[in-house]
Amino acid sequence: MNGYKNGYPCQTIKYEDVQNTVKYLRNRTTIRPVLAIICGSGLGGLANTLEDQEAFAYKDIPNFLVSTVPGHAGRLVFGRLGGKEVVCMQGRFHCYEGYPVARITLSVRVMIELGAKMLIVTNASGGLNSDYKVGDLMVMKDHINLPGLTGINPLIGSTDDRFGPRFVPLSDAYNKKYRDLAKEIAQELGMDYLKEGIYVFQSGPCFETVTECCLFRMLGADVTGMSSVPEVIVARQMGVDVLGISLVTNKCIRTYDAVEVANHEEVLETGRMRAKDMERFVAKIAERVEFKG
Ligand SMILES: O=P(O)(O)O[C@@H]1C[C@H](O)[C@@H](CO)O1
Ligand SMILES: Nc1nc2[nH]cnc2c(=O)[nH]1
Repeated sequence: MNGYKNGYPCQTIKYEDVQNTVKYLRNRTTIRPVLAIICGSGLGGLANTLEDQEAFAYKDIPNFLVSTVPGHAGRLVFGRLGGKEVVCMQGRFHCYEGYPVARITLSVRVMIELGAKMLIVTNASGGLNSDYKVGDLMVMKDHINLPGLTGINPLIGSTDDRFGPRFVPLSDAYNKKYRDLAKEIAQELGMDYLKEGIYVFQSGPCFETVTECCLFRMLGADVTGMSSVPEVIVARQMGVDVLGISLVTNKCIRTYDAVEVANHEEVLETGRMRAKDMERFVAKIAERVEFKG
């Protein structure tokens, strides 16, 4: 599944491996999640708010990777949120940790095979749009997949129809109904700092150069980050609707002589600052979303 086959990188995720992980988890939890949530950098506190929690360390889950980034606890937490049964990744995997892109999305396939009908991805990002402030939240309207444009995509490799089609449309990657619901809820909660915009994914782990930031802005991106897009692609392949929420944790530097520089501590600090608002927001979304069938 992961690693190398005959000297060539083998990115393919086996359906049977996903099923084995699903079986392992189903045998150990009574929760049957309809909603999957991925917590971004510094946003893992949300998982601690679930009722009737049952948690598993990633290191104990067959076929899972381990989290290596501060601010990503590395636990899969089952429980109830807003009256719904949910599963929450308290910490995610990133390409820059050295994992093949298909491998970092195995957990998404597992959560969907466990029954999730919707995926909420959250992430920390750098603000490119000069109207955005640190602490703003942004509903993801679309993304630019820079690594995808150069051949890093979780769907590359041999394909298995049981996961869904090989050729996945992404013009509707971020469900309009969910985006509208998020905006409606934000208004009700008085969150006047909610924006809607475009996320550009770059592999990291370096933060951007000044010129890269200028380029991203020219391309139409409002924020930039190092995650989420591979997860969204896999969810869409499997027919699951997605809501993406990005927290602007820092401003991208777009002048050559600036003294300040981006750093992960600031990212985590902004996450802590907005944690409670994010938790309230996502709980309300969980309460109000409706699923067919
Ligand atoms: O997991 P996310 O995308 O929230 O984490 C962001 C991107 C990097 O992992 C890290 C940089 O500080 O935060
Ligand atoms: N690429 C990128 N990812 C981030 N995650 C949090 N802040 C940033 C940033 O400035 N750039």
